[in-house]
Amino acid sequence: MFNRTEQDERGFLTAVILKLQDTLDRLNGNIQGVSSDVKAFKAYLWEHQSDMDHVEKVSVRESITQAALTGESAVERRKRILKLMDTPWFGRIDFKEKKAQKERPIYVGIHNYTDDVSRQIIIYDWRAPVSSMFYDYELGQAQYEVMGETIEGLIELKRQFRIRQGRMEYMLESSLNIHDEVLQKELSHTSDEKMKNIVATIQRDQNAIIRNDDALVLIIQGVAGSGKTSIALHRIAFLLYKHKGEISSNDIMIISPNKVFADYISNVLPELGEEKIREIGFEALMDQQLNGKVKFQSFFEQVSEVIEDKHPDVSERIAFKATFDFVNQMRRYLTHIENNYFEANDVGVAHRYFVPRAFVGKRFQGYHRLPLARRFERVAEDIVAEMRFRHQADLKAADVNRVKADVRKMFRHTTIQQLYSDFYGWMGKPEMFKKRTRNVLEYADVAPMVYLKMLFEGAQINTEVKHLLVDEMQDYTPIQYAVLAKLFPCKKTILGDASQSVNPYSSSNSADIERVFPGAVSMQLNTSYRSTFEITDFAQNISRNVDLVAIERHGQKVEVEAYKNTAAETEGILNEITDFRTSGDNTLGIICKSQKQADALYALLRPDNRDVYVLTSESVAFLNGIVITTAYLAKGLEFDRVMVVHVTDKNYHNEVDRSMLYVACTRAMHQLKVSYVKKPSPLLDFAIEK
Ligand SMILES: Nc1ncnc2c1ncn2[C@@H]1O[C@H](COP(=O)(O)OP(=O)(O)OP(=O)(O)O)[C@@H](O)[C@H]1O
Repeated sequence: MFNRTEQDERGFLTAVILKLQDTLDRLNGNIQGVSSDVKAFKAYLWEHQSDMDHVEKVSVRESITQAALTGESAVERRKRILKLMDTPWFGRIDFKEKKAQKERPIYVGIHNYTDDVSRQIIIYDWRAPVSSMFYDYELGQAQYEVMGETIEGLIELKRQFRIRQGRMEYMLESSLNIHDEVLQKELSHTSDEKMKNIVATIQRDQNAIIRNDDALVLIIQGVAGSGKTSIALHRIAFLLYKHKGEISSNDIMIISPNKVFADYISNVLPELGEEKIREIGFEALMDQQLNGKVKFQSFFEQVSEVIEDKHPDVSERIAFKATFDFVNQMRRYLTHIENNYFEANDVGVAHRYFVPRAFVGKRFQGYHRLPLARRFERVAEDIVAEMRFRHQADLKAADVNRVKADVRKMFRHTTIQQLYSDFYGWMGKPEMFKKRTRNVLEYADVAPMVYLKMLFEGAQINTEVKHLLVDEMQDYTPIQYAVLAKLFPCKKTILGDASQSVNPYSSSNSADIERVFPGAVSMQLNTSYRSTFEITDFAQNISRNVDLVAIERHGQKVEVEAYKNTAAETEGILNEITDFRTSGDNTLGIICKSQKQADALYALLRPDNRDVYVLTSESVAFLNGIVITTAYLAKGLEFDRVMVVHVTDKNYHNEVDRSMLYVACTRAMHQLKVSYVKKPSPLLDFAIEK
């Protein structure tokens, strides 16, 4: 057997690192050479420009471009080699194909590496077809697919390694529980400023999602901490590998809930050797669609309002616009507009050329496949053609414009805003549309208005984006999905958790989303990896998800602390901060219900604690240390330790609060404390002895 013992493996590691070093030296030489070539070409061009003819110049310029490209690809390869020198591989399987005489060892790492001399593959990229067996099988029968063919065989050996800076920290031989052991070690680490890659411990159900290349729309419903975001990013890395040359990271876009989250996840793809992908928030997207001309409330402001629970009519309006039926209503409204709001009239120019209303009406009907707004132009063109053809009319540009204006006037409403407000009158529910002062739209009206605009004028389809990722899918409504479907006709990965909605009046689950994307494939992730068993169990008591499986990683019991007054609770928070500073943990999240509370706590603590900071809707980065935040902004993030503060009966009592509390508690990886002053929230009843 190849490299039977741990000592053999260590020897092999050293040998491969030397090979990698050779490759690196060679690449450095090449890069240096290319850079000198480019300089020399440029100098030559500069000096001889006046004596050179056009053909010669083109030829030298081409040489420069070619050399630069060679240089770029060498620099790219150098980056990969450097990564491999740190961690060449993390797994090995020995696979004996059915037909083969002998097993072959397959070392799985972050990139492929082929021996420069023998041309033999030494390391297989984790995304290579053969590597999928490392994630899918233990010892025994196994198979993988390559180019539509199934290769069957036996896995005779399986090992996992932790190698850092070229040194092997440990090696584990496969037994049935091996995966768990390595996974446990990975999960018990302290958190990082940025999300990490998880290539070494991807689980089987996660692997199936990563490698699913067939679904046009893939919906991932996953419980809190099940790795949805990580898996979606690994899936992108997989697709970039599989479709190299057809799709690049520039073609991929993620709709992310906020800038902090975007920053938090921004390292995963570069860690996997891919470029960052483009990111945009839903609001910015809507603003583009409305050409920056319509003011609207942000999602953050909407959530804050719902949390404060001051205007019950607001939640009613939000809920009304969050159903699938609402999308259908709007489509019906468009048919109504089409049938009733266009009143064909006779058109005449210079009292001489007339086209009767019957002609106009017929042409209008004839273009029923076009969006309404585009029909006006076409009908006007037909009228002009009719006048020229039938009456040999000599029409000037001004006449043509008059005809266009006349046709436009046959349509009753002039602006999308008018049509949108009329929609509510048509439904017999004018109270469902209310503007804020200074003409600001409620957030719940933005996507419907954009959707109406798209139906009316036609959508500006984005053909540049070849794959769209939507994270926190539960926070988008059917009409928002209908907008996304029109804007991005590309493949999509949509992920989230119906239990983690920050606005239950407008949340969607995978079934709702499937209705917007018929034919979508839904996959589930039910194991929660982030938190200790104790934390997950606590959170389950707040909001139970029967599908959830908690990972067996144990930690401290969750503490629920009662305080007599606010000063005492603040004292408790300060003690926790002091303890955290010497604990070796990297992140402590202090989670409040509202931004107001978070700001107030920050104002109280910050003067004497310069290492405390607060997240706001304007924050753009996630930093290690002590962070005061809200459940809404902490969504998608994680902390080594979490304190959920002010969990009183006043603060947390309804279903919205339940969701918030659940999100807050599930941010904790290793330690969770919950505190309140005087009367606890009834949502904590299960944890408080009476
Ligand atoms: N297979 C795995 N191996 C190691 N760590 C994992 C694995 N799957 C998930 N994790 C870890 O679990 C944590 C949660 O992952 P992630 O944030 O992707 O989950 P999520 O489902 O998007 O969470 P949430 O919805 O609660 O925000 C991360 O620390 C991630 O590294």
